[in-house]
Amino acid sequence: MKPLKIVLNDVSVNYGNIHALKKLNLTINDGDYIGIIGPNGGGKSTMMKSILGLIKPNSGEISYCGTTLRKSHIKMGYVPQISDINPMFPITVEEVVLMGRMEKAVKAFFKYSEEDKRAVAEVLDIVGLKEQKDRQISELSGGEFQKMIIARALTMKPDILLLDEPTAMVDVMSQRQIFNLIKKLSEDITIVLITHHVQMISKNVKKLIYLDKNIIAEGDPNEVYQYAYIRPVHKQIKRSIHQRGVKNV
Ligand SMILES: Nc1ncnc2c1ncn2[C@@H]1O[C@H](COP(=O)(O)OP(=O)(O)OP(=O)(O)O)[C@@H](O)[C@H]1O
Repeated sequence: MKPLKIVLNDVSVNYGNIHALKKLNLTINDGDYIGIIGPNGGGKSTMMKSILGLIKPNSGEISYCGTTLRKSHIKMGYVPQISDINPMFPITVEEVVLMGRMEKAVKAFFKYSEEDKRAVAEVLDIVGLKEQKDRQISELSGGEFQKMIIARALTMKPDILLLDEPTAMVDVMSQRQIFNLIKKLSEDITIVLITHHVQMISKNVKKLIYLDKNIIAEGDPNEVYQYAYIRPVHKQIKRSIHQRGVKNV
């Protein structure tokens, strides 16, 4: 397979009269580790779902190694914002992660192979849940649950991993662990990560993008962070001081 390259060309997505993405242009290259930040409703999840082929853009196109997603054979792992797994299901960690090995069309009498089980053991080891494989998922902490969902996305050895706010529901300690895990994974897999925890990832990612329907700022994580969050606050402070009549700020 050619080196991974996903190109979004003038991609627009509307939901009725809501414009979620407006003529978005973005290239994801092999080995990238891109952080996506931006305001609520800025189109981050929509962009990710468009890349995954779950949403069809109203206009523009997305190419995968110069062709369509299907023809490119790119394997994409996805960690959705809201998990599709009910934490109260009577099911073990291993069984959830095995689902990542399931073929799209499950045949009658489908059985996981020994190779599937080996692959699951490998990813559980990577995410630090090896010892927890037989536990019921209802017993897991929020952080462990998220690591399990990441493990599920890794079982089919994806070329690219797309994570939509994987730390939204977990405590600060688990957030750190998960971001460290993602950083480690980024040594071998192309990663696109949506998060609101900008400070935690700005040292990890190779590139940061501030998205608000379109790319507002893109590039060096520190500079994008300053541009998106520090500068507007300074401007706001300056404006309010100016309005109060204080000079020389
Ligand atoms: N299925 C849908 N139907 C209608 N409107 C939608 C749908 N999905 C998203 N939207 C709208 O599209 C816009 C972009 O939403 P999206 O979820 O992509 O933003 P986001 O940047 O991921 O937001 P957040 O940071 O809050 O998760 C929002 O105004 C949202 O309300």
